[in-house]
Parts: sequence; C-alpha cells; structure tokens
Amino acid sequence: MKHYLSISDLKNLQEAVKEGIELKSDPFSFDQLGKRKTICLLFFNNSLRTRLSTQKAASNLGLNTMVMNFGSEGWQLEYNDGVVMDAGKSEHIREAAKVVSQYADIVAIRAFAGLIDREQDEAEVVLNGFLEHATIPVVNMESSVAHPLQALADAITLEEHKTVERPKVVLSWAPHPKALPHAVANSFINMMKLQDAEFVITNPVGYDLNPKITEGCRIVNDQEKALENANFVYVKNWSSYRDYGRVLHQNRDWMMTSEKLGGANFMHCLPVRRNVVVEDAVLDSNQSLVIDQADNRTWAAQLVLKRILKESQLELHADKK
Ligand SMILES: NCCC[C@H](NC(=O)CCC(=O)O)C(=O)O
Ligand SMILES: NC(=O)OP(=O)(O)O
Repeated sequence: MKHYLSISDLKNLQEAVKEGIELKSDPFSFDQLGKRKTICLLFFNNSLRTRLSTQKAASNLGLNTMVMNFGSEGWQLEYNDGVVMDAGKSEHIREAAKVVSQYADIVAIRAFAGLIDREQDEAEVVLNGFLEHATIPVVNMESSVAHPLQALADAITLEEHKTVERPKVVLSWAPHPKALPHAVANSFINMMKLQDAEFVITNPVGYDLNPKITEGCRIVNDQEKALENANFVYVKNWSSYRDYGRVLHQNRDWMMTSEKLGGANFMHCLPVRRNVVVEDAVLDSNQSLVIDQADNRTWAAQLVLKRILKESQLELHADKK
C-alpha cells in the first residue's frame, strides 16, 4: 500500500481485519520494520485517540514520531497556485510538503471539513495538497470526507463482537449542539458496503448523507423501526449535507437510550457528549463497545503503517536492482 486515504486502499477488508487482530495479539512482531524511519503527524484539528493510537502504533513498529499541531503552531498555508501571497497566508503547500518529506518517511494528516463550502471540502484541499507535493506516503487521519482509520478499527471491533454470521448493523444519527462533519459516517458506510451484514441507516428528514456514498443503502427515517432486531447500533451526529453544514434542529428524541438499544451493542467513534448523543446508562453498560473501538485504533493504524513500510521496502529493493 502506497498511501492510506480511504478504506478502499485496503483492497481486501476481511484480510486487513485478520491482520489487525494478529497484530493485536503480537504487537511487537514487526518492531524492526520502522527502524531509523520517521512518521510526521500533522494535526490541523484536535485529537485524543488518533494522535495517541497512531503514535503508539508507530512506536510498536520501531518508527520515530514527530507530532505538530499545525493548525495552531504552523504557518498558515496557501493551497492555490499563482496567488499573490500578500494577505494572511505565510507559506505555500508546495514548499511545506517538500520540506516535511525531507524530515519524515511517512506523513499523516488530520484536516476536518470546514462545513461552509461543500465543493471546497469535497476537493480535500489539505490532504490532496500534501498528496500532490509531498514525496512520501500520506495517511489520512480524518479529512473533510473520510476517516478510514476509524472505519478499519470499527471493522475489527465488529468482527471481534459479532455472534451471528450476518449481523444487523444500524447507523443512527444523533443530536448534537455543534455542526459536525460527515467523515466518520461516510467511512463507516463505505466499510459496511464491504461487509456481509444487514445494514440500515436511520436519520431524520433533511439529514441524508451524500447520495453518492449512501447509494444502494437502506435509509429509514423512523428510528424505532430501523433499530428493530439490531445487533450493533453505531451512533453519530452529522450536520445536514443538503443544507450544507447546517444544524437543522436538535431532535433530542433521537438520543440513544437503553430502551431503544434493546439487546444490541452500542458503538461510537468518540469523543461523545453524554446525555445529548447517548444517555449515561448506555455508555456505562457492558453493551457499549466504545473503549474497545478506541483500543482497535492502535491496531488499525499499526496495520496501515506496517503495509506502507513493507511497500516502501519493496520499492527500495526494486531501486537497487
Ligand atoms: N474523530 C472523531 C470525531 C471528530 C469530530 N467530532 C467532533 O468534532 C466533536 C466535537 C464536540 O463534541 O465538541 C467529528 O464528528 O468528525
Ligand atoms: N475517534 C477519533 O478519531 O478520536 P479523536 O478525534 O480524539 O482522534
């Protein structure tokens, strides 16, 4: 694998999940693979899990890690070409990406959607800027439209906890006071399309996700109906896609409760707002898988970094021949 930008870069999800579970049982099996190599993690937005699990994964592989909160500590970057840079932007992506490529062997980037301009968000300006101008592999740590490390961790969690061959998995919208991105939901859907499962998306009218992503998926506006006989309920808020980036209403009655969850397992990528998105009783019950999901972020990241390092080794061999 050259880069990890979306779940489709894995080629075979089932094999990837198996490999992730193997790494979990033997975390230091490839601890020489990253020796004398460096990964640079660039954060344009906040993080707890992604930052620490990726750093831990890198450490398990013998990689050095450099972390930079680029959003608050880096120079403001210009991404457009031919601009007279006499306003707020101090540095161009053309130089920044090449400079980082000299210090590191892999660069990982977190850059959320701005949720103001849909076209601009879908152009993935930051991620694609690095992809175009960096000379090293690029890893997506949540971009405007995708969070593939989360989706891979979620696939591992589903595999570990499923008790039936073909589980029913429901992705349910939940209320939230802020406008949140679509990335987690998008990648979860793309991952679920590769699973043998009964998959249902439930959200209020006005909150349908990008139709290109939900194509072929069942979308139900009646949450109670959607939740019937579910084995896993993945809860997430997202802002409106149609009225791009808007919070249309709070819909408090969409909060996940023990009563609605029934016997299903509860999943959420975290961070989660208690008693807004989901009530305490759910998070504090043994039906909640959120801590396992966060654990699996390490093995998902480790699998991705392992594959990238293996590929770069192969390329090095090919260059020498
Ligand atoms: N990386 C996991 C989720 C990150 C982000 N959530 C947030 O920004 C929540 C912030 C808050 O609750 O204030 C999202 O939904 O994409
Ligand atoms: N789930 C997730 O990506 O968490 P962070 O935003 O804390 O990294």
